[in-house]
Amino acid sequence: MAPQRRGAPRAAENSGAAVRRRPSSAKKDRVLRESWRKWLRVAGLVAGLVLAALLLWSSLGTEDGVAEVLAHRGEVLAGRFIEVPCSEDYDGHRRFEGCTPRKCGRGVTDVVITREEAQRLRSIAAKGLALGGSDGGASVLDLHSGALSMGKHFVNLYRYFGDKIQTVFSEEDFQLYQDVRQKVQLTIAKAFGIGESSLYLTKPTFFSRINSSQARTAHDEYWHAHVDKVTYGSFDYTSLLYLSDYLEDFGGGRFVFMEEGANKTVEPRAGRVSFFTSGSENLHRVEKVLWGTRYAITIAFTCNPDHSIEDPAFT
Ligand SMILES: O=C(O)CCC(=O)C(=O)O
Ligand SMILES: [Fe+2]
Repeated sequence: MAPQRRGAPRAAENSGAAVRRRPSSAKKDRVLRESWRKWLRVAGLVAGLVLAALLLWSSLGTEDGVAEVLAHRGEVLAGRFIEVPCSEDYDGHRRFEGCTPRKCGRGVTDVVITREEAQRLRSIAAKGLALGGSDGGASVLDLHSGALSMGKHFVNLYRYFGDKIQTVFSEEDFQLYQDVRQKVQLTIAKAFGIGESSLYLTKPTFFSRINSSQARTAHDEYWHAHVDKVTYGSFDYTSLLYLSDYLEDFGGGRFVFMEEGANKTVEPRAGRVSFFTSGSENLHRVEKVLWGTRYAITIAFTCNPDHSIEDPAFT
């Protein structure tokens, strides 16, 4: 109660003083208000800039949620393996015990294929693709079936070029291709704890060459997210052998494992083998290549002997 009694007269005094000082006080108030407005404008501008930067950062960093690099281009990985729960995609297919994935995941290794082997394989891809090539950005060369991109279509290079093919490729080329396939197969078998001989090479297994040319047909649109088991059916284990270096030979073109809020990228590096179970536990995409040329081989394995293919032969 006491404080209230003391407070009342002071309020009256204050209001009298306020009336007497009104002109200069109003001016001060105006100055104060204007400076507040100025600060509010600056604060609004800063908040807007921060928001825009955050939006830009999130859209750049997460074109599709890129969060983590599983394999940097500069590192030499002796072997990195990450297990992920298997999807149900394998249930819709005939099961082969001891081969059909029960343990799923993805691995990367830089010590199975040498950079020299990768360099030689890249020359094989380059000379084969020099016989044709897509009008768009993505060309393939499949030494098993003979499929070669040409313009907006494909030709069978063994039929189209006949015996001339033996002047393009050598016996050593085919031998190297087979040796590399074998080493990759052994790597996959070990990583997933399955017998090497229960795995079979399957189709399509092919070289790819990607540049930044505009796509002309759906075959040039390599960047769509997909599941290999759904796209190719017979695949149980997919491997990719990279034949050129990210940011040295090309920009963009990283491989992305897509996961809710936690995408993982593999930066291609010549000689790097990336392998994974082919079901939707490993949904993935390739970023668009922005400059340069990216070479790789997709080497696919199945557990179903009915879907197996032979190594290409020099005949
Ligand atoms: O070249 C790559 O990195 C991936 C290719 C791919 O996803 C495929 O061939 O199915
Ligand atoms: Fe794929």
